[in-house]
Amino acid sequence: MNSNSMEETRSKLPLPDAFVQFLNDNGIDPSIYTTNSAHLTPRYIRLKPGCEEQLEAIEADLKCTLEKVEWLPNFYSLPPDIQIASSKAYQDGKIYGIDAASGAAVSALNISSGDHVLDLCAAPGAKLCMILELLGNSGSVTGVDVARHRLAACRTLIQKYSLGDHCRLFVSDGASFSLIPIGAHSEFKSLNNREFGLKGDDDLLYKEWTSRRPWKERKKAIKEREKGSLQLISHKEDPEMIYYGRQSGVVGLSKSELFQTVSSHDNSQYGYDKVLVDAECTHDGSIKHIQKFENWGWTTLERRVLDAERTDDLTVLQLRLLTNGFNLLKVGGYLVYSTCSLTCAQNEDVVEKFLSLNTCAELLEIDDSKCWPCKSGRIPKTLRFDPLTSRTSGLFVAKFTKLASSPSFAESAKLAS
Ligand SMILES: C[S@@+](CC[C@H](N)C(=O)[O-])C[C@H]1O[C@@H](n2cnc3c(N)ncnc32)[C@H](O)[C@@H]1O
Repeated sequence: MNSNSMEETRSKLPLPDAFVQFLNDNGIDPSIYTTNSAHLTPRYIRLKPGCEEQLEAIEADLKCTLEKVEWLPNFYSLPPDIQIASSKAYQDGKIYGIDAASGAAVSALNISSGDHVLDLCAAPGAKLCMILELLGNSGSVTGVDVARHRLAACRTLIQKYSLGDHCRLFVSDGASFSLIPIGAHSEFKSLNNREFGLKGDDDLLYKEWTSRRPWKERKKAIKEREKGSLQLISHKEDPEMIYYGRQSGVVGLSKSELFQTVSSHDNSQYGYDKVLVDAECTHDGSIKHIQKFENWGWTTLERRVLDAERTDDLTVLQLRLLTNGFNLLKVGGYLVYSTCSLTCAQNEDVVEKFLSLNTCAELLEIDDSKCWPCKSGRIPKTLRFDPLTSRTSGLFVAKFTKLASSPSFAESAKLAS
């Protein structure tokens, strides 16, 4: 962009120069942030399957018309200024807010009944809710997030929607998380009994989860958290499980069974069927998120989005999350990598680097995308939801599968570090 058009953009947009420069450097059209285009982006909800007949009552409750999103089942758009949180339909768990592009990323996973799914950056949990809904009364979902308070909000969400039965949530670094999926425990149990014998704490079996923890347990958890906050997350530290549902497979397991890792065994056999890596990013594709900085202050934006060092760290983190997610994937399974950034550095460049280091990773075409309002990314088969044309929030999506004979867990973790 030349200095004249930059001047023009600046006069039309309430954006700080440094942000306009950031967009310019990354080839992103700043006009997506104009009030007008943000205004054109509707809000989206997903309607709980089975509630279709109550559509009229929900419209009356929300005081607006719901427009069916033809390209994505169970999604509806509504005017951006409608608040859904105070509606009865929301409070009764019949609808929840999730952008249609996010819904597309989940649907790219092709969730099938019985799948064991890993969501490596799960909080606050909109995509996790959709995965749980698609699984219904089958399979399992393991949600992981490094931010405890965000994952606690995710726990509240899945409980509110009564979706938590098949789910377990771990506070952990997604770049090093390595617990095996639930379905694999029975095989592991016999393997352990046969080959290694039972561990010391095997007599302590997980009982049904309750939010009312015994005082002794709560005190221990607080102490451990305080200790943890004084030191950086150690890669060897056990993930902290903050929720597990009745059918999640955790009840009846011992701690040593639950904390079996894929790294020490054959990941092709014991990995997850589907993995979502909705990676931490600069969120520049989310117009609504960027507009919040008008209230939060543009200096916060500079610190959170534009700090070059932070952005470099982010791309390293994104590659590590993608690599670890792939290590935990079964041969033949699907992994979806997504970010709500529009920069190439956090998307295509990460994908390219990942593919160059993982010869067993194959980029896949997303079949359903033929009717989605998205464009191809710089790399064929990757997709971009562009807020200007898709009427959704900005999102990058890439889908991979794992071919047989991948390098060992230790080898690829070493390559990514
Ligand atoms: C884009 S948000 C995920 C949104 C979520 N998938 C959803 O649909 O609601 C990225 C998340 O990554 C988490 N995160 C950042 N670094 C992480 C790490 N090293 N391991 C796991 N999660 C991480 C953040 O706390 C944040 O909740």
